[in-house]
Amino acid sequence: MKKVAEVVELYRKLARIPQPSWARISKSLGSCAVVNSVWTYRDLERADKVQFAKTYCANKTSEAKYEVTFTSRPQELANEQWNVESPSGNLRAIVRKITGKKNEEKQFVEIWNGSQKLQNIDVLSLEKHGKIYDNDGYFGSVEWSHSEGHLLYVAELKYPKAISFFEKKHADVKEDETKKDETKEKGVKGEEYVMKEEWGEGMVGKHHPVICILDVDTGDIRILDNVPDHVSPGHVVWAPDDSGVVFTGWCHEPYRLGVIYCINRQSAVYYLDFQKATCEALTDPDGAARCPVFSPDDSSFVFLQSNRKGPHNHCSCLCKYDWQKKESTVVCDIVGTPKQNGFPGVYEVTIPRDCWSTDNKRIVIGSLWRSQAVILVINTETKAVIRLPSDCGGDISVCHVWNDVIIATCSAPNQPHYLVIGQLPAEGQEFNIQWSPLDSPSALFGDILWKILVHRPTKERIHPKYDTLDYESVFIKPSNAEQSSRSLVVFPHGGPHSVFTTEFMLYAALFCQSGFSVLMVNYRGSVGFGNDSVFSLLGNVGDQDVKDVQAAAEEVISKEDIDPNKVVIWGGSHGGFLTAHLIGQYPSFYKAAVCRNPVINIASMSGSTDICDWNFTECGLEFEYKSLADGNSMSIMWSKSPLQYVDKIQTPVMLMIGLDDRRVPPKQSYELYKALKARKVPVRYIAYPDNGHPIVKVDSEADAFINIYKWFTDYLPQ
Ligand SMILES: CSCC[C@H](NC(C)=O)C(=O)N[C@@H](C)C(=O)N[C@@H](CO)C(=O)O
Repeated sequence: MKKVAEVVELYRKLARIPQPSWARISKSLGSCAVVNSVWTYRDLERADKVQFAKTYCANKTSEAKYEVTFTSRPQELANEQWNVESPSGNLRAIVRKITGKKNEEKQFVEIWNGSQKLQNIDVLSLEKHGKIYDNDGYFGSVEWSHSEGHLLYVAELKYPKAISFFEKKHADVKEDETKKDETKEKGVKGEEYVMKEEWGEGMVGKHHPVICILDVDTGDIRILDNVPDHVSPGHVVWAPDDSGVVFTGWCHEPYRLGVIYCINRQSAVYYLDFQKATCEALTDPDGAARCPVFSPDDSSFVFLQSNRKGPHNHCSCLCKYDWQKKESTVVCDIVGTPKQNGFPGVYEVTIPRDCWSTDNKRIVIGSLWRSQAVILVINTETKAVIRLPSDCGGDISVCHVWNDVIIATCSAPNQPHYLVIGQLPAEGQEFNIQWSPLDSPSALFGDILWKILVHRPTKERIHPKYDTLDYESVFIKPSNAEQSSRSLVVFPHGGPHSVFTTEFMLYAALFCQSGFSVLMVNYRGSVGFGNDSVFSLLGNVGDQDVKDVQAAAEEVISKEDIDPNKVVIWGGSHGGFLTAHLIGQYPSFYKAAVCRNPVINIASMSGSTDICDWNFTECGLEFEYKSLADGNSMSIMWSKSPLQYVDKIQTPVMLMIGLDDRRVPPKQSYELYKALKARKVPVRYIAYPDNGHPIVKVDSEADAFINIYKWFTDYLPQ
């Protein structure tokens, strides 16, 4: 087993490995494909995620292969929130976040041509709107008009100035007048402390987004005011001929439920017509449609449609809306249980802005195929679905598609991320795509082996309704026995409707290089295996998922070179819920446990999480906005919660929380902490400031890993 000091140095080394966060083909046509990319790495010394830009020129050497003829040196990026190229490639819009002289946050909208800055607008000083939203995958949008004369973006609504009832300066403003427009300019009395609901975890400061349009020549900004009052707009794009805007509108009445990781929120695709000054829903206003992306010829757009209510994540329907006919068709329907390793359906929160082929027929999108992130080419006319091959056998995710050229990110559990370029083959030949790496990827970790394990529930664990379901794990281990400590980290994911894929993950690689094998379990209920798997878990959390993880762990211990006395477990969120269950239901099996932002008591959480619907749905209960966690509901929620087993727990537990977590309140962990302290079970509670649900602040994430490693090795037999 490596000493802690050695693992600290290993962490320092692996944390520097950069990951591409963005890559797009420049639309400035030329002899070669110019690819702009932004990479992010963890800078431990600066305790910050640092971004740098890299540009590649790639020449086609054959029908399908590319040769990189130029790579720029990494150029550190500062404060860019958005960087969007215009349709012609001649202009670029940048939204830059700057700290002002009085330490206030300023945002500049910059318009650049190929050689200079044409506009530099200090937008917040204009007091037209609040902060411009970042690229949060839901509301944030920055889009050039087809004419390149306007830029649309999403920002927070500008509220009237709140004034105190006791402020003398505006004593003349009467309470009943404060609602009138002319008075609003002066301010509104008594509003200083009124709560503004936000969109939950990861959406701090995001209460009521508005659509803004900048005239890039004059610098004038107008706010579109005919978006329905009950709707928060996002995924905003220009309508054909710049006749208006099309967007996803999330319903925020009667109150907001957290939206991140949740595709079951009431939402529809809307069209705001400038000429008619109307805003109409193009999809069912009571549904869960999102993310319109127009074809190059603007004849139609694709969008995703999910189940409103129900599980927070699941298989989505891919649909197409014909702009002329004003009608939608289903391109890829929801898949219940795929045929033997067949197409499991579409699993994606958003569709990339540029995803269409030049023939206006096919789209190239990311999705999940059991335990792997994949790229699908979907023909929106024939409905044919082709899975593209990965370049390294692990994950592949689409970054950008333009002019039938695809930029993608590849990685595997032993291969850090790298970019590839490929030419989309003709219809029906897509599987023959050839990928060309854009740069030499960080070295393959030859000392890490990985494989996907398939698990079949034993007879007594077969689901009564979904009786054909299997599930998987991603298993990684040190390649040579000398390096292996024969110890195993069991690692269930959160959600529960999420998934571990075969991508490169820092913590997993670190555990493996420190001598552990790691078992990442995609228990029934994970996404990527068909909707029946997701629905099989509803009402069975704390039982089916727990038994699936335990069975996978016992199977691996029996088949691999693992010492059964050297098994530890850790997980976050629902993964922390499972960790707490497993040490309670199998009290002598795990030598140490770590729970990160864990759900410990579903009943007590129902009143404080930003997604109270989750507590009802996962426990098999119906949820309506007016639902109350009454005695009966609380009793059912308690019966699924790990805290009920606390008297059985012997395993030392370390709890890690993000103090700003809005998803799983930190008090969840404190309930378990007190219960274990009172029962003299070794317990340690670590609280990270300035972290939300995912503990990803660079210094916190680093501290967390070393603490986890130390916690495990302190309790493992040497
Ligand atoms: C009421 S919180 C329920 C658990 C939570 N579910 C959702 C829909 O947020 C959950 O498990 N979330 C995971 C997606 C999650 O946050 N997992 C990560 C954090 O990034 C982790 O800590 O493993």
